[in-house]
Amino acid sequence: MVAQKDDRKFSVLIAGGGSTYTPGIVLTLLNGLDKFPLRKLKFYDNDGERQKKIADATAILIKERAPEIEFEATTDPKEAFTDVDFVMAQIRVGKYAMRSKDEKIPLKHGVVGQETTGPGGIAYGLRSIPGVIQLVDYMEKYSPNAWMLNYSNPAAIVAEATRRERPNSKIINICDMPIDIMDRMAAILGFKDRNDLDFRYYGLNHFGWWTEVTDKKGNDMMPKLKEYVSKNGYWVGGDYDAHTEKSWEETFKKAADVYKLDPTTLPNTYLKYYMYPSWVVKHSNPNYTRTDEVEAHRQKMVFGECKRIVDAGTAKDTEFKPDEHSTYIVDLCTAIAYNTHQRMLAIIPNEGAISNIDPTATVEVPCLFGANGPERLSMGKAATYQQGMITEQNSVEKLAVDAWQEHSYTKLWEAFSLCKIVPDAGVAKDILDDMIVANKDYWPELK
Ligand SMILES: NC(=O)c1ccc[n+]([C@@H]2O[C@H](COP(=O)([O-])OP(=O)(O)OC[C@H]3O[C@@H](n4cnc5c(N)ncnc54)[C@H](O)[C@@H]3O)[C@@H](O)[C@H]2O)c1
Ligand SMILES: O=P(O)(O)OC[C@H]1O[C@H](O[C@H]2[C@H](O)[C@@H](O)[C@@H](O)O[C@@H]2CO)[C@H](O)[C@@H](O)[C@@H]1O
Ligand SMILES: [Mn+2]
Repeated sequence: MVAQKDDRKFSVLIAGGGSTYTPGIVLTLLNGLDKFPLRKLKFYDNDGERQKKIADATAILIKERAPEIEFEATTDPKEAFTDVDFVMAQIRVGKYAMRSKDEKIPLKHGVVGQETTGPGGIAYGLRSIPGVIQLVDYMEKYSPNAWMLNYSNPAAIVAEATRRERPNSKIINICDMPIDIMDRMAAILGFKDRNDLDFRYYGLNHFGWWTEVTDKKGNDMMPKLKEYVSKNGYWVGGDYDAHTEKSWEETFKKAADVYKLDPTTLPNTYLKYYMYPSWVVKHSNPNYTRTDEVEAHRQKMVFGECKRIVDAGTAKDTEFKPDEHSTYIVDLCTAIAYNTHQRMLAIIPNEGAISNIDPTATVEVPCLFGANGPERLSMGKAATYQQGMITEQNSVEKLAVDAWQEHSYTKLWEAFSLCKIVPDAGVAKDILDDMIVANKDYWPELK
């Protein structure tokens, strides 16, 4: 939908300018200027050297494709956050070096090692909370009318922390996993993309279920999707998956087994970690995890391509493409800027959206987005299975935030041990003690 235009142009700040996702987002922004016009684009990162490599290539891209946009990259918060309408936050506190530990430490103890799931996700959460809160504070100090779209992970824990610590802030926490899956659903059904379908979905971030998928005439698409997913998961194959990495292929295919646990709904791929943890551990190499793959592929490609652009002095033939997933970020900015009330998922305080779940839980549900932010839609009752799963996992996320706020060893041990993928409190304690050492430069000192 092309929004009703006026003569405004917007100033966007990408916080975490050195992220591997930055070039894809820049190209999505440049592609969407007719919907969401820009006057200024800024990068902010606390690692100036990493950011500069992406910024130097971006400066060339912008000069060639939209020279009217003012571009700057900085490590100075005041310069970065002044005169900004939207902040896109994508920081990784501790960078890949710490992600690697989040994955490898649990695996050493025979437990799933994953960026946003289980002990690894909790460890990352305790690093991310102060980093994202600092960004919110900079935004409120220097551009109090701006909105922050945060996708720094683990989004569930970050959203719970910002709900408590900055309840009135204009921060919207979002995730691209459902976006990817909804595009796959559209491809499976023979539609162009997710915008050809309507969805009902509920759960927590990286922990949710679709209860309805319909076409634009209201026809039920669930039977056809269920038949496909029960055999293939969300794997589409062919050209669609020509560039999908092996570990993601495994994840999309495993959704077939996850689906079987509740054939009345369709699952988020991340549920595989909770329902098949032993299978995941058996299929993991504790010495070569997802971080190693990302460093060898995505990071190498992104920084290599930036260097190539800078050396050539042109980006005319660049391999960088608009990142289809990040179109939802631009759609969200457009919906807020032009008050379109577009329906999109967000990670938001429950407040009744799932009627039999704690109103203070931070859930992921469809919302209508307009000038005043998100308005959550009611998803009704969670079924017994989902209610149990959500309640347990939400308690894990709440305990993690309690632990950070209270500097409490016991609360963090409880969070680790309550987590469905950790077998017992003894293993939870062993992992926690290793994590405390690994995170000594990031976590508060626990009492
Ligand atoms: N929500 C989602 O669905 C979704 C999707 C993709 C990526 N992500 C998240 O986006 C983030 C970036 O991912 P990536 O793989 O590109 O990581 P990356 O390490 O390449 O980039 C992160 C950048 O953040 C910077 N940074 C770290 N701490 C900072 C701080 N306190 N202040 C300012 N900058 C800081 C780093 O220097 C780095 O340049 C991660 O949090 C990742 O989990 C989320
Ligand atoms: O292991 P990574 O760094 O590649 O990805 C971790 C992120 O995974 C999800 O986003 C995925 C997406 O959904 C997937 O299909 C892939 O192709 O692209 C995205 C980014 O890699 C998840 O939603 C994020 O929260 C994770 O950070
Ligand atoms: Mn996500």
